[in-house]
Amino acid sequence: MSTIEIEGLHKSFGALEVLRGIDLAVEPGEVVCVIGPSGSGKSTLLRCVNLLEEPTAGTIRVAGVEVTDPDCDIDAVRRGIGMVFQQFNLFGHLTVRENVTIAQRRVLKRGRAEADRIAAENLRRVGLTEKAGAYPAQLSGGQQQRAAIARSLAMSPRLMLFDEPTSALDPELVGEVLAVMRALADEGMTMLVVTHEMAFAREVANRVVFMDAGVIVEQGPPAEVFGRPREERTREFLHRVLEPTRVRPGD
Ligand SMILES: Nc1ncnc2c1ncn2[C@@H]1O[C@H](COP(=O)(O)OP(=O)(O)OP(=O)(O)O)[C@@H](O)[C@H]1O
Repeated sequence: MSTIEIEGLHKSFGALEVLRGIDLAVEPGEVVCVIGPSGSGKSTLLRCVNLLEEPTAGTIRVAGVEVTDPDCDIDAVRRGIGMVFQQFNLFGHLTVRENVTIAQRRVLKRGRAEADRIAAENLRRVGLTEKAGAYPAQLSGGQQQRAAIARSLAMSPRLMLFDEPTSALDPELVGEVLAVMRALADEGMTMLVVTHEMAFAREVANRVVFMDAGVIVEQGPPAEVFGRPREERTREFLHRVLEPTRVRPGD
């Protein structure tokens, strides 16, 4: 069973048609990176998976459960999905440890000792053991995002959705968050990642999906999409985003 199965997904905001017939499956343990120009519908696609956006048409199943069915218990489905946003959305008045335990305690009804143990385990995973007692404002952006990832992981998700998790970070902090994501991928976490980090997509993804104007233009293994793109639109996009970063010695 695929972890995510999307068929014929359409999404409009008023007259604006943002997703125009998306078919996509994500298999267990797969890392799928969605790339494409700004405004192409990448975040909207991701947000439809856990119904943060209500699809206009189409079906979405997560681990076999049809989330687009009005009778679906979406809260139960969301408990199995970790979502990491561009903005870290930590509670400023809670310590890092409390941020990581609060949903475990309230939603999963774990006792304090167990929630603390799981928080410690996941803060270690993201390299934040030393910061458990700190408040978000005392952390760098990269550390805040790693805390947000630990908070998601503590809910034992079967699937993680990442919506441009490094876009709000200073460039020198991007690497530490990508390293945590890379480790998760290596551990076999199923991940759907919207990203502008082409090197990450190329090196970590099992499959790269290129979106433009609300459709999937092409998808395939990174070596194919980056190395031998079939579609002109993909070639143009990659040329545009990869070219400026190529700095020649002496420039
Ligand atoms: N809640 C909303 N209401 C109205 N329009 C929206 C809403 N959310 C997104 N849009 C519009 O839908 C289009 C696609 O947005 P989306 O954020 O999915 O694109 P994206 O590919 O993720 O872009 P970026 O890479 O810049 O984040 C944009 O034109 C955006 O303005």
